[in-house]
Amino acid sequence: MMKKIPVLLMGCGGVGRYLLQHIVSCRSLHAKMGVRLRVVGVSDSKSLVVPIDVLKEELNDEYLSEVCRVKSTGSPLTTLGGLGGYRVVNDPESRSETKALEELLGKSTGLAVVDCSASMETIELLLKAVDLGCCVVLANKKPLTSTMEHYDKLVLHLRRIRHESTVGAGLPVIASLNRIISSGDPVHRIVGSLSGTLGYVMSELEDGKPLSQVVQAAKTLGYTEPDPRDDLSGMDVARKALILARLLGKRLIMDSIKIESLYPEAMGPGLMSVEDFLQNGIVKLDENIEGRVKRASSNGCVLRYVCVIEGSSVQVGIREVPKDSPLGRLRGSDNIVEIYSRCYEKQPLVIQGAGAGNDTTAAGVLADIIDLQDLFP
Ligand SMILES: NC(=O)C1=CN([C@@H]2O[C@H](COP(=O)(O)OP(=O)(O)OC[C@H]3O[C@@H](n4cnc5c(N)ncnc54)[C@H](OP(=O)(O)O)[C@@H]3O)[C@@H](O)[C@H]2O)C=CC1
Ligand SMILES: N[C@@H](CC=O)C(=O)O
Repeated sequence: MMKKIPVLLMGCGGVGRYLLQHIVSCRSLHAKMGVRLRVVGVSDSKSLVVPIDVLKEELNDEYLSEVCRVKSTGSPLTTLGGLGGYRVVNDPESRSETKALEELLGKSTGLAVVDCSASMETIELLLKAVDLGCCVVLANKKPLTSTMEHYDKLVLHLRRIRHESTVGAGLPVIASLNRIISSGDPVHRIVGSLSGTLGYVMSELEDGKPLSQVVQAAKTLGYTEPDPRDDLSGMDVARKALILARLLGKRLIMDSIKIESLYPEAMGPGLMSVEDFLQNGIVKLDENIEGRVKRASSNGCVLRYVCVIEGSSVQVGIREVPKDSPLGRLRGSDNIVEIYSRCYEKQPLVIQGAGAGNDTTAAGVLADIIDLQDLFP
């Protein structure tokens, strides 16, 4: 008997598209595992595509490939039009349509609502999904770093939420931490380099390249957030740190985190467009960071954007670390997380590897969905 997991995907950018491609290319593997993923809806910022009869139909693989093709050209989902058997629902109706889909499937077949957007606007739909008994899988960190009230509601049914890709992309950071927590081993310190973008940027700066050039390259490689200032401000790392801290039971909010930004407030999102920042703003930062890299080098050190969680303190910012240290040896988009607990007191548990990229992130999301299979008929 084949288990069927209906999937509603919110967000069809770099990560979302890779996820759809992985779902299609893993069909035979999943069949051997006795599970089938039925994609019953895909949304972007403006619309939702769904089969006319979601209980019986799904978006077939040919259509999913077409969705990926259209979105990779930068076009909205509306361009697809309503091909035979499918409907495109535009804003604002797409939100009520999403809720109706959650209601219908949440109570019958079950539904995995997968958030691969980078938006705050999905929170309402996710909370509704949780209320209706749906499962939730997140690559998007924003819902988990909203208010404590939102956080508590999202994680109310721990078995029904998965968010491995929110920290370290496909790396098993959340899973490892959950295992330590559930064994009663108290975690007292987490130190890490949690940004693929900033890891890549820092190691490329060491090779003498200018900041403006390497940030653009990180964006092209799919490491950055849609607005790279989300990475350069330290906000993306702060979100990951907050997710880890909350997992440890710390009732913290974003304002409690000390965050160092790589750009001045005058270049912030409210005052400059992304395009203007990348074309004209960031070059003004090249000289200063080059000086910092050289000073660190003269001390036998390199710069790393480091996150430290200890007690009730969470800090993220640039640190000079010895070249010949685990953090100093980190290259490219790799992340490293060191977890210190009673069992891992002197020798921390270390998780290291590719910490960003659409492919590896989508793989983490797919593994999360498959991990929920026991909850589906
Ligand atoms: N790339 C990486 O290495 C990693 C990414 N992540 C997380 O994955 C998420 C996606 O990243 P990425 O794919 O690079 O981002 P993209 O900007 O490429 O894609 C975001 C997608 O979300 C859509 N979207 C925006 N608002 C909404 C909404 N309200 N409802 C539904 N869809 C919406 C966008 O629509 P439209 O196309 O219309 O703009 C777009 O399709 C982010 O939250 C990121 O932090 C996590 C770990 C690693
Ligand atoms: N922009 C993020 C993507 C993963 O969370 C990063 O650079 O680490």
